Amino acid sequence: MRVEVRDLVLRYGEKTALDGISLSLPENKIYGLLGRNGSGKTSLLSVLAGFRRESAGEVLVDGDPVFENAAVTSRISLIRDVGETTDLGTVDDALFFAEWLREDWDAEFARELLERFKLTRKMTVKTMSTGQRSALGVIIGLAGRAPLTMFDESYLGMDAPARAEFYDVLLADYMANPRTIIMSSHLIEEVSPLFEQVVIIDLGRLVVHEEAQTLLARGISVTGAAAPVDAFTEGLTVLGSRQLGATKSVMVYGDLDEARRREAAAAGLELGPIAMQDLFLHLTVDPR
Ligand SMILES: Nc1ncnc2c1ncn2[C@@H]1O[C@H](COP(=O)(O)OP(=O)(O)OP(=O)(O)O)[C@@H](O)[C@H]1O
Repeated sequence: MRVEVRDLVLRYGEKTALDGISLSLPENKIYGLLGRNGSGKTSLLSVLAGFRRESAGEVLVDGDPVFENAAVTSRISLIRDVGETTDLGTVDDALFFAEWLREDWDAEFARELLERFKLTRKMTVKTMSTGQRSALGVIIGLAGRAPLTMFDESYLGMDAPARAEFYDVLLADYMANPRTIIMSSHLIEEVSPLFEQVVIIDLGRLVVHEEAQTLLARGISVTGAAAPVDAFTEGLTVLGSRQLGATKSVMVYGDLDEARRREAAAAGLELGPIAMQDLFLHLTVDPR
C-alpha cells in the first residue's frame, strides 16, 4: 500500500508531537523510521494505522483517509512494543484473534514461525518472557501479511540471535510477498541493511527521506592533516570532527562530485564512508 502524508500535525493537548510532516512512500518497499526518543515515531505510526486521529493535515493510504475507515485499516498492521499483548490468554488465542482480523493471514507460515522462534500454542502470554512476547508480536506481524505492515520497535525485546532470525525471515518473506513495511528502531546499524529508504524525524519534523544508499553515499569522512582537511571542508555541511595529534577527520554531509574527489586525493586526503548510526546522530538533536 502506498502512503501519502501531507502537513500532518498531531497534538496531545498542549504538546505537538508531529509538526507538519509531509511524506510520500511508494508501495512495496522496506522503510526505516528513525528518530531520537520522543521524536514522534510512535505517534506517526499510530496515525498511519488509524489508532489516532490527526489534529491537522491529511493521511492517505492507497489514496483513502485512514481514520475510522475499516476498509483501509483492516489491511494495515501495526505491531507495537512488548507488553501490549499481555492481557491476551494463550499464544493460540492471540493467533486465533490475528487470523480473524487479517484477511491475508497465512496459518502455515505462522506454524513455521512458532517453531523458528520456539513458542508453543499453549504458552500463556502473561507469563512469557519479554523476548517471547516480542517474538509473538513479530509472528503476528509477519504471518498477517498486511499490505502495510509496521513494526514499532517490536523486536527490541528479542535477543541478538532471535533478532537476526527475524531479519532473515522478514527479508525472505518480503521478497516472496512484497508489501510495504515500515520499521522503527534504535538498533540502526543492525537493521539499516534491510532498509530501501530511510525516514528520519526529529522533534516532530521530517529531517531526511532518502534512498538508504543515497543517504549513506552523502555521508563522507575526510581524513588527513588538519590544515588541508579544514581547507577542503570549508563551505560543506560539517556534521562533526575528531582530531588525533596532527590528523583530523571531519564528517561531512552532501554530494561530492568527481572533481572534488580528485581534489581531495591531490591534497593527500582520504575519503571514507560514515556509518548510518553516525549520520543519524549528527542529523538529529540530542533531546537531553
Ligand atoms: N499520550 C500522550 N500524551 C501526551 N504526550 C504524548 C503522548 N504520547 C506521546 N507524547 C509525547 O509526544 C512526543 C512524541 O512521542 P512518541 O512516543 O511519538 O515518540 P517516539 O519517537 O516514538 O519515542 P521513543 O523512541 O521514546 O519511543 C513526546 O514528546 C511524547 O512525550
